[in-house]
Amino acid sequence: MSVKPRAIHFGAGNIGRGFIAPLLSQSGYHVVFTDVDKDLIDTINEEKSYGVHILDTNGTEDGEKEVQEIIHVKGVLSTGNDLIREIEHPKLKLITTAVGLPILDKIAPALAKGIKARRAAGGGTINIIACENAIGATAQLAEKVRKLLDGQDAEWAAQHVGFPNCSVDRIVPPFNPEEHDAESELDVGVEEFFEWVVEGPSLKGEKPGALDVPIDGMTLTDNLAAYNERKLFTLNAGHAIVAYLGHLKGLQTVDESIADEEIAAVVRGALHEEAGAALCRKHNFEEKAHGKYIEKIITRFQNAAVKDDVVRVGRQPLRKLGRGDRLVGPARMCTEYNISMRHLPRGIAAALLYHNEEDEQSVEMRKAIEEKGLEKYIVELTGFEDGSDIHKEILKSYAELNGSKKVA
Ligand SMILES: NC(=O)c1ccc[n+]([C@@H]2O[C@H](COP(=O)([O-])OP(=O)(O)OC[C@H]3O[C@@H](n4cnc5c(N)ncnc54)[C@H](O)[C@@H]3O)[C@@H](O)[C@H]2O)c1
Ligand SMILES: O=P(O)(O)OC[C@@H](O)[C@@H](O)[C@H](O)[C@H](O)CO
Repeated sequence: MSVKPRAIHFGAGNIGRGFIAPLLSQSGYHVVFTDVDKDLIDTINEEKSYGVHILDTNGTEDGEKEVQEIIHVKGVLSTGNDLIREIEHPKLKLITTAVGLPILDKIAPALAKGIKARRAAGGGTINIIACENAIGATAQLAEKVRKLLDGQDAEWAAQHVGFPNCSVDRIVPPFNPEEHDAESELDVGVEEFFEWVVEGPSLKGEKPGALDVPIDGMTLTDNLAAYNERKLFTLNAGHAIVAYLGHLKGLQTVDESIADEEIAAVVRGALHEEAGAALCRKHNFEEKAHGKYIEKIITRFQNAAVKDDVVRVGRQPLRKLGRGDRLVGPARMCTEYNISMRHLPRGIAAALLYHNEEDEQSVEMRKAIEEKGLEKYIVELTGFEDGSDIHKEILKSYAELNGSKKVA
């Protein structure tokens, strides 16, 4: 039996293979992926390793791009008893997820079942961290899991299962193995930059507030709310605006879209003058440092080596238009600080105009706009009152953008 500490990662997709598993593996954990995709799990078990291509480095001394080998990985289906046995495993220390926010509902039952089995087997303390793009994703998961536990199981979980929130940042775009001479279809391409910030005080273990086996590259904080809002309301807000305006102009990638001067002006306005101003007020960020953080993110969007897809970045527009999410969230924060807005409403309008027959939420959104009427639907989605300044701005932008290639 391996003596290594173990970690289970839910979702062997882009961010799982390209970011979380590499950090876990490089820090000495034996990584077990769990996923609903049987073919993917079978491939992981056949190949047991894969490469992470760092898309934007100048490469190694011999001119080759850097490829990090992630070895000795294993896979189990997320729908069966193998997963429960993995959660019982005495060496298990950590469970992470990167499945998408709406999927947390679906994995909660397996987690609850696994926690019950772990208690019955006399297992030790573990931490569960949801690495999803949302404020308080782990707290949302914890609530779903706790609802499924009672009596001694609930008491045991309260003592022995930590649920820290986190903020997770690395752009992992769609990857074509053939274009990169990849050896395995499991290979993945990532930007070099990454940031994983975890709520330290919620970690349980031998030393409260820390992991028993620390992870190189993970930062612990006691002020996660500020990191979480800074990342979601800057990187993801800007990303979404670039993607929706780029899509309206018929552009396909993020780097092409941010190269468009009109789009870049809207993004800079939204991030510096609006979301950024509100974030600085709320979290006391130093304006100059926050300005640099924004510009660094814009250079990440401009990175042609990453070539991200506007359809990936724009996926699930209704989730992105959620009240606490990347577009409406910062706009609501601006209204709290009486910051007037022109650019965030343009991003919200572009999201409402996102038309992609292959995206279920885009189809649902268009149907709702037709049935309910745009004015009412904006109120329902955003909570902004009919006739308020921001409501008027969204309507104005929607009318200007609709059918036009001019976006600023
Ligand atoms: N790609 C990025 O740049 C990036 C960066 C930061 C955060 N994120 C976040 O990470 C999460 C995953 O994004 P991604 O880009 O890796 O998506 P992805 O689609 O590449 O991966 C998601 C994986 O989850 C699996 N999955 C779906 N339902 C499941 C279930 N019930 N049980 C187990 N596995 C299941 C899918 O089969 C897939 O392999 C999202 O919340 C996203 O917002 C993504
Ligand atoms: O994953 P989503 O759909 O919430 O958002 C799309 C992108 O903005 C996102 O995946 C970024 O690439 C990522 O958040 C970078 O850290």
